Amino acid sequence: MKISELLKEKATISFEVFPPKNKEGDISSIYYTIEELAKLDPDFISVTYGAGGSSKGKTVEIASAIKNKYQIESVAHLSCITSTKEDILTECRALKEHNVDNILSLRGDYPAGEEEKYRGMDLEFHYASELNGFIRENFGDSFCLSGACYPEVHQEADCFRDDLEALKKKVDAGAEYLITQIFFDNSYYYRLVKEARKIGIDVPILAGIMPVTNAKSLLRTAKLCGCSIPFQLSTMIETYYNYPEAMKEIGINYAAHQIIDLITNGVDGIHIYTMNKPEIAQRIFGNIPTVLKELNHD
Ligand SMILES: NC(=O)C1=CN([C@@H]2O[C@H](COP(=O)(O)OP(=O)(O)OC[C@H]3O[C@@H](n4cnc5c(N)ncnc54)[C@H](O)[C@@H]3O)[C@@H](O)[C@H]2O)C=CC1
Ligand SMILES: Nc1nc(=O)c2c([nH]1)NC[C@@H]1CN(c3ccc(C(=O)N[C@@H](CCC(=O)O)C(=O)O)cc3)CN21
Repeated sequence: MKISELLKEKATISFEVFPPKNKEGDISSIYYTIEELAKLDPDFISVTYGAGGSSKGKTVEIASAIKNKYQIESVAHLSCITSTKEDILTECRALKEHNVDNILSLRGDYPAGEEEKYRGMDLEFHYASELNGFIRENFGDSFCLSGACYPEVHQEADCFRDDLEALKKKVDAGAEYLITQIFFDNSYYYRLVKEARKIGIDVPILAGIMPVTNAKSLLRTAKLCGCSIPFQLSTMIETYYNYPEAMKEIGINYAAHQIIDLITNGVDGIHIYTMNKPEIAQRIFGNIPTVLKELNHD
């Protein structure tokens, strides 16, 4: 089923996982992650592709398992900056074969430390909007396409306006809904939604929430994602840096608070970057079960 169809009926709750990172390419741990996330009855689960410029692979296999083994709708991320048109055709055909109907279409990160190399190259794709166009040309409307958007502005954009215009092109090229980059201050999300609506971007904008669970990975991830850390949150992190259990409690409650505020203000959907830690998602849900149910009440 296309996520765009689902979004006509309801605000969605979804999770994101990444292919487990290990040298052997062993993905068996993902099955436990999915089984635990399934208990929370998500509307869909997405699977990253070369996240943060890491090596690719296993996205199709995992997206297929989510859909065919666990009967949960799945979204495969697909990034194009290091791909040829042939690579994209191969990937999309594999998704079709496995009944995966949804693609999060991305430009993607440059492989770590190789940005300059890629900028100097003659690439087959430069932007997510080109990938949308290419998929539409070759596969018509058979996939539901979505895209990423940036409440705090994409790191390579000159300003909010330019980034918003680029977002409009991405939607015009086929993105049927958007998922935001991580943010820790909801006012960035509200600004993006408000300004996007003014220029005719009228697709659903799902809020991407990452629970902080560990100070070091938060700092790395915030740098990768170009998101700021509010003073209040950074003070908590500094204070509890060496207390892992306290850091988890803070992350879970901070995310829960963000979600309550977003639902109160009529968000189109909540997408949780689970970082393959289902117990964190379960604890967030455990804290706000009634508010989460309100997501689809008028
Ligand atoms: N691998 C994964 O699973 C995920 C990756 N990401 C990351 O998101 C980042 C960028 O990906 P996308 O948002 O898909 O890139 P994008 O192609 O939409 O935008 C990249 C940059 O180019 C500009 N831009 C976009 N379209 C343009 C156009 N037609 N003309 C001129 N400028 C344009 C944007 O303002 C932005 O600065 C990457 O860092 C990516 O890896 C985000 C979510 C998941
Ligand atoms: N620029 C960018 N690239 C991405 O791949 C990406 C985004 N932004 N934003 C949305 C999500 C978030 N994604 C992420 C973010 C962080 C890690 C990651 O591995 N972070 C830590 C480890 C954190 C942990 O295991 O708890 C790290 O070591 O960098 C992976 C995917 C994938 N997506």
